Amino acid sequence: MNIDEIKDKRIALLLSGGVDSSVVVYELTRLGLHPDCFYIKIGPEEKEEWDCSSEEDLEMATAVAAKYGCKLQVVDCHKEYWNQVTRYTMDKVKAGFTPNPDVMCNRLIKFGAFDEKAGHNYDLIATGHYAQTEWIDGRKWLTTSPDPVKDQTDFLAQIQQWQLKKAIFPIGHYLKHEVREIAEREHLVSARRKDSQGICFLGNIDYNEYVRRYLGENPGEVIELETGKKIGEHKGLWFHTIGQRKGLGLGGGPWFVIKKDVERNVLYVSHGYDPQDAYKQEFVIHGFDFLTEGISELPKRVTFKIRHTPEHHGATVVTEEGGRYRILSDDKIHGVAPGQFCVIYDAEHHRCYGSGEITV
Ligand SMILES: Nc1ncnc2c1ncn2[C@@H]1O[C@H](COP(=O)(O)OP(=O)(O)OP(=O)(O)O)[C@@H](O)[C@H]1O
Repeated sequence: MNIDEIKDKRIALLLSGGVDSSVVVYELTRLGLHPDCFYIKIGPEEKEEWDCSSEEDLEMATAVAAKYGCKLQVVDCHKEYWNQVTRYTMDKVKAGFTPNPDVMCNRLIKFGAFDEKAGHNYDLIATGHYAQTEWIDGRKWLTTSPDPVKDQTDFLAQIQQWQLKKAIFPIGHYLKHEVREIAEREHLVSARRKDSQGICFLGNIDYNEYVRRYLGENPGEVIELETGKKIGEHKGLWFHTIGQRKGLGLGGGPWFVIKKDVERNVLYVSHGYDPQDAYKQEFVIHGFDFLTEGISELPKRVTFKIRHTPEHHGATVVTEEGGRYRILSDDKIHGVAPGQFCVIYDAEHHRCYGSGEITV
């Protein structure tokens, strides 16, 4: 982000009450800018009351906006969240895939529903994500944070080109501890707040709880892949991911989830050692969305991620028909599952090209 890019622009700032977006308020106002702040409200479930952690978030957001003389408005995206993010997640889950609600939340809510409700009145939308944008040869790119553990470019990799054009990440060049130091130095009320965990907007609900609330349970057999023997029951295929090693509740482990048969509702596991089947060195992705306008090809050598981990894997890309790409990874990857996003970066894992969904 450079100052020429943002001065004289109308800026909407997404303020969650957490430390990162609070420091965004400080960063923008110290540059003499006056963003309007917005708190996005999403309740835990249709009928439930506004929960107390969100109340505290809103109080913090209000205090931080007031400290810097910025307006704060609350935008209700409750319906959109449940209709779009939850529907997407549950549809994928039912089909046996492993979707990522946090990824879709950026596209559908923070830069989506919010834009329709309020963001369209602004030139730019600022958030406290750990990611950067850079202009390279006249095009705006999403680039990684210098903090590999906090980097959130993978969560942003599904946003659309117009959304990237509107996005700015004013703390994206800092390391997490630097952001905390600024917050403490500036006496921000949110300085010592814990990092948010769990699913975006739903706070402490974990993924299994989220799925259980929506889809309930659907018990079926657990079968040992090699012998075809039934060795137990599962409560629903959606509680399991390919490559999973823990939390299977079967005796005599370790067990590894190898595959799911959605039609027969069977979970296949393998026993005792990490089987070669749990690893893949080659897979295909489809539906690749390029983040940067005017870019429609991947380079031959790339790095990629299929999970929110600090490490990137090196790979060679083979372009196939129908907008598909074959990813030939340099090393074997554990737990490659259909429906996951594969996020592609340049060989230096600096520029993010975008993401596609793993086909097989
Ligand atoms: N309820 C919300 N209202 C407005 N903006 C939000 C809200 N939740 C998240 N955001 C925006 O999305 C960014 C990334 O959200 P994430 O859930 O990853 O939080 P985070 O990295 O812990 O950031 P923070 O410390 O600001 O909460 C936040 O920095 C903020 O700009």
